[in-house]
Amino acid sequence: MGRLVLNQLSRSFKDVKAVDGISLEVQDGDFLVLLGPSGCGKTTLLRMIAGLLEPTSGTLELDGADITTAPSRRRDLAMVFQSYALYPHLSVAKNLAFPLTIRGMPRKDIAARVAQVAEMVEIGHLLDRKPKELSGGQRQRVAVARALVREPKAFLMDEPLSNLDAKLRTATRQELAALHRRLGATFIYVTHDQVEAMTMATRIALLKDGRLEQYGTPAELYDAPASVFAAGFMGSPAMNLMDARLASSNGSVTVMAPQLEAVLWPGATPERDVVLGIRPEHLVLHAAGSVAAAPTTGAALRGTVELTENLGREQLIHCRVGEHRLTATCPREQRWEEGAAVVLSAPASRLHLFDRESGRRLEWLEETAGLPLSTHQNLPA
Ligand SMILES: Nc1ncnc2c1ncn2[C@@H]1O[C@H](COP(=O)(O)OP(=O)(O)OP(=O)(O)O)[C@@H](O)[C@H]1O
Repeated sequence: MGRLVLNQLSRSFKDVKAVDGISLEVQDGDFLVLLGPSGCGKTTLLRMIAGLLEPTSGTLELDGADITTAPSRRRDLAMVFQSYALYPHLSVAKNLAFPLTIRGMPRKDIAARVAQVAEMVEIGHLLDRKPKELSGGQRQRVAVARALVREPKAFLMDEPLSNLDAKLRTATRQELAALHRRLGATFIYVTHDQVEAMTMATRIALLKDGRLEQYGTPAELYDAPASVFAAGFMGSPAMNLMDARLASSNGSVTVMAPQLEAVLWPGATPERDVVLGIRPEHLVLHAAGSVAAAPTTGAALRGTVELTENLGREQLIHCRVGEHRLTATCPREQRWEEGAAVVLSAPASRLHLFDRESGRRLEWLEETAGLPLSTHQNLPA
């Protein structure tokens, strides 16, 4: 079991609120990624969970027991350090045996446990090797195995892939995700890399300035970002964001900005300032003049091609639209000359709207089309 409940957990350092009232539940078997930019409080939060740092306020529960002030060694949580934390002069088998030896476990029990764990993590064939004779991914597995021998309720990891090169990172990421599935254990993993979060997490806690910006599955964060910050943080190339105004026009709810017209649905709405978001993969390029300037539904943006970038599999087309620069992804077969006048279109269902003042997502349901848009409720105040 490894069900963890954080309740209004906070930690300050003098006047810096490193973690500010975070509440969330981690279910047994979840792969939780704590994600956010540098300084947002990820490591501070992980260290409080590990028992290496005391919270200023709030509580922490593990499988129903309050562990807020429990010392680290009593928490049944294993911190998995980066690969260099393995003892270089000891074989893999001795590295695994070490935590059990210092606990005074009888030798034959140690041997049995090491063999059992080595089989679970598929490193049985590596037991006689020294860490320097292993690949990065294998070292990572040994580090997890060494934590596993103690039968922890959850594994905690702080940027474990940060010192690996790009290729090894990808391979090790896949290994970790597979290992998590095989073990079915709870993983809590810190990273600022949204690709790691998207590919490995079952749940992502996106942090900003010590607060929880959004908590959900990778698909939820990508498909329905709760704020302008979440929209800009998830996805590469990033979501296009531009200031616009929600208004009613000719019996329809529309979004207006210079060089932009977007029709959402028939009806009327109170006017408000919004931020419009469109992911690059949802923009389709047309030669200006080849499509109607005003769409019946969806968005149309008039602009000029500024730069094209060949990514190998596809290309990025950067366009100037009024004062904004928008990016669209498109197949490489399409030829777009720099300076060409274009219309970028996107269906209404692919448009994200955020309240300009609060930065929060505006939600609507198809069946309430025509009613005023309301602010997304899932975001903590
Ligand atoms: N021991 C400390 N003393 C004072 N301030 C601290 C201490 N530890 C962290 N902080 C501050 O708390 C905030 C959160 O730091 P933390 O290390 O948790 O962020 P992070 O999201 O893990 O960043 P990074 O990705 O750069 O590691 C930062 O403003 C940091 O400067």
